[in-house]
Amino acid sequence: MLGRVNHIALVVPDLEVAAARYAGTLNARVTAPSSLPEHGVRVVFVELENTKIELLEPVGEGSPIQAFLDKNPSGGMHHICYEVADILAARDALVSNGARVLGDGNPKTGAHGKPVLFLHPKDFFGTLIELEQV
Ligand SMILES: CC[C@H](C(=O)O)C(=O)SCCNC(=O)CCNC(=O)[C@H](O)C(C)(C)COP(=O)(O)OP(=O)(O)OC[C@H]1O[C@@H](n2cnc3c(N)ncnc32)[C@H](O)[C@@H]1OP(=O)(O)O
Ligand SMILES: [Co+2]
Repeated sequence: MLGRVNHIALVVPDLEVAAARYAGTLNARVTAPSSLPEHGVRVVFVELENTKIELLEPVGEGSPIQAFLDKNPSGGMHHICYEVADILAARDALVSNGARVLGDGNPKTGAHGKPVLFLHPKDFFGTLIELEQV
């Protein structure tokens, strides 16, 4: 079911500060910020040889990452995104194995314009998992 790690996401208190730190101190390649209001986040991607780091800042009321930032005001690791070839087949297999798919269970369009789903962290040892169909 699982393909490559598409990205590892970090929630940060200030996206511009975090992007500048990665671009400056770590001399990394960082994309320009983009807003995803339907997901309640602003995001940049740090592009690495073998995967990406997604830096996330909450946007608007009811952002799904606001509670995480409230609990972790300096920021922290938020989720890992695995690639799958067929997100609906993956979802159905996961649900039939008792895993909880977050939201209404239907894929949404993620930051890369691809269908994504999230799995409850309590079902995967305290780690929030995102699946992205590639
Ligand atoms: C899709 C665009 C972009 C992309 O890559 O394309 C993104 O990745 S956007 C990322 C932001 N969107 C999401 O994270 C959507 C899925 N997340 C959620 O639905 C919520 O964050 C949820 C349900 C995981 C947690 O919501 P909330 O924190 O409001 O609920 P609780 O405070 O009640 O938390 C319940 C329980 O889960 C623990 N928790 C919360 N977040 C995480 C996390 N990131 N990793 C691990 N555990 C997490 C929280 O501590 C609670 O545990 P408890 O022991 O009950 O205190
Ligand atoms: Co993500």
